Amino acid sequence: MKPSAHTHSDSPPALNVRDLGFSYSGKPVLKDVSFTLGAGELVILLGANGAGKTTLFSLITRLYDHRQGHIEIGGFNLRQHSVQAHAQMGVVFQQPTLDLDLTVKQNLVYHAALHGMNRRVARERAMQQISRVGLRDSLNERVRHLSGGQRRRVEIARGLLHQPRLLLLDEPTVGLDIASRRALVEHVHQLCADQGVAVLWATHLIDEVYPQDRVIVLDKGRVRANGSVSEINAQQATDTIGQAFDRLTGGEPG
Ligand SMILES: Nc1ncnc2c1ncn2[C@@H]1O[C@H](COP(=O)(O)OP(=O)(O)OP(=O)(O)O)[C@@H](O)[C@H]1O
Repeated sequence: MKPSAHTHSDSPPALNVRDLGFSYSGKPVLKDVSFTLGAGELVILLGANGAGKTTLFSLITRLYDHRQGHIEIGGFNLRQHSVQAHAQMGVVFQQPTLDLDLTVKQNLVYHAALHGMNRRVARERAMQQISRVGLRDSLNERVRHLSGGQRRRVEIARGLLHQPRLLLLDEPTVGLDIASRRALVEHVHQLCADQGVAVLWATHLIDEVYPQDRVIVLDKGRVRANGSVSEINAQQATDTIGQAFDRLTGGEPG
């Protein structure tokens, strides 16, 4: 099964979400959510606690099934072609999922095996990705001995092993100190530019937004704004994305 567009110059969006709705036991938490992420684009999904970010990620990762709306990853419809769609996607969940008693390398190679890579390819890719996140010297360290920021980098390296077009990051800086947070934000922007992977970064922290970023503001399950920082500021007649966020949502992001 091929994606809907075939040539490199005409590649399908990394992620296409259309009219998505979701309720928990009759309580609606996502309403008519639509947006697109182009190939290699970084988008910040900005919303306060409870806005619906994790629920949206749960639908994209198919932890929950969506009944209303459509999701396409790299041109593959998630409902009809879930295996192909998920092969295009890497995820870093809000809660860390590394095995603390295994080494960095063991964690990566184990994950690669789950994606069907042979050992040689798995080792090569593990080395490549771990070098990119600046942790080559820690390959044989047990994860337990790494800092929080280093563990997050290992998770990002792991999410990229199978060379996805799309990386989902759900509040990846939770629990990190200010310096590690800044380094991670910087790293992911660089990764997007260098590797051409599209990134959807969910956060409630305004200071993780760079002036050149595209931002989707999610509030009470609805998309309130979708555009560059300057476009959103112009629409809201504000000077900063923080002020625009307050205007759009009537409150602090947390
Ligand atoms: N399993 C669940 N059952 C019922 N309601 C839920 C469940 N998970 C989340 N909710 C509710 O759905 C809404 C959206 O929650 P969600 O976790 O998606 O938001 P979020 O933006 O990711 O927030 P946070 O940053 O706190 O994780 C909230 O009102 C939350 O209370």
